[in-house]
Amino acid sequence: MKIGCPKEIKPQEFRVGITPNAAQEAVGRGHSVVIETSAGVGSGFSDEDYVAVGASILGTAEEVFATADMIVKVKEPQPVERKMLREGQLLFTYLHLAPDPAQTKDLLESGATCIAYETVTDDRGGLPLLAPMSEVAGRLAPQVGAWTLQKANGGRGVLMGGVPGVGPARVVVIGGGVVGTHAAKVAAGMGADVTVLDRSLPRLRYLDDVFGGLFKNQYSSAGSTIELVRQADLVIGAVLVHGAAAPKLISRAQLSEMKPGAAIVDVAIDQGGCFETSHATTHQDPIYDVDGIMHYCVANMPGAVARTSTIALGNATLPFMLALATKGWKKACADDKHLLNGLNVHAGKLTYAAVGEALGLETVDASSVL
Ligand SMILES: NC(=O)C1=CN([C@@H]2O[C@H](COP(=O)(O)OP(=O)(O)OC[C@H]3O[C@@H](n4cnc5c(N)ncnc54)[C@H](O)[C@@H]3O)[C@@H](O)[C@H]2O)C=CC1
Ligand SMILES: CC(=O)C(=O)O
Ligand SMILES: [Mg+2]
Repeated sequence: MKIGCPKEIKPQEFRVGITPNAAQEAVGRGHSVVIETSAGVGSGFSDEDYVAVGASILGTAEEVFATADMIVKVKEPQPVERKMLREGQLLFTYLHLAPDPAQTKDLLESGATCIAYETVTDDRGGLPLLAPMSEVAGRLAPQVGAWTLQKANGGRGVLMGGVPGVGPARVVVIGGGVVGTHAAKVAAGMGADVTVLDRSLPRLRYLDDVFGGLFKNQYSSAGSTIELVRQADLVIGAVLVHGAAAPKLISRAQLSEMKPGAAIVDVAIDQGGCFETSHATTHQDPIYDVDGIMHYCVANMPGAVARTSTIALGNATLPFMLALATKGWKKACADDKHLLNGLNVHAGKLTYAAVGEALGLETVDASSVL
């Protein structure tokens, strides 16, 4: 199969969908790999690194899209990229369709087959292609939250770990999955007073068993959430209902109950965010103020540490990319129900129920298009 990887064009997105190591594995199995020139530079990979393992370099994204049977990316295709997709082409990348009607419409109209990293599953109920970026975003969240809390950024001027004689910042993490656990570990490591909320009792038991001494946990109800959020210096939004729009857990009216200058890092923004007042921002202009509460809502946080993120993502996507290239998407999905769970769009049909529910669109069962 011809596998193509264009350069990412989302603002300040320095990741790349295929690493030289992944390209080498694909070439070694008889596939051809085309990379847009300088696609890897932001992650520290030169064109020569790709050529050295047998990939070819093309000058423009147009050429990559025109040549490839499968496009492998990182971020959801931007409008100009969506125009380049064609019927029968395979797209393998993050999509986050539930909060994005415009992208969903374009992908349906393209006639392409689109597999979303974030809904591919594993045997343990996890999301193996979201997990590496959730680990990164989770570990980044306290770092950007600490920065947002600084006075010059509009924050309340509280240091995460405090100092001798002055207490630490209070950090509340809503959602104790991959993002939430990594965020809590780092925030606790910075010396903050951390509480994680989740509505899954098995997850709370796990957090208690493993991290009991490091941070607290509490069952997430409307009442417990607002009670903790009122006292917080920093709130990290980390909930997920697989593939669906994020539930709104804090309303605009409830913001006024927070401490002036408190900070929100809404990592769940790529699924629409879990605060009513969240809207997506970019690395260029990451924060904004609503009623004196500073919001950080960057939807591609891992792009800030592109080298770490590209390698971590490439490690996770490689076996799936190879299966798709070697078997073709139909057989690869028929052989692996977890990869089939990644199928969101095929030939003008929406194949992921939670996206259809969020957008009020008709869906068909993914297995019916195999
Ligand atoms: N902004 C960014 O750059 C990035 C965003 N993300 C996003 O972060 C979000 C979280 O991802 P993961 O941690 O991997 O998901 P996960 O599935 O590992 O964890 C989500 C947790 O939220 C909990 N939850 C669901 N509804 C809840 C509620 N009402 N109250 C409290 N907890 C609730 C679940 O029980 C689960 O433990 C996703 O939307 C993901 O797409 C991930 C990576 C990067
Ligand atoms: C998961 C995601 O949206 C990202 O890594 O940008
Ligand atoms: Mg994102």
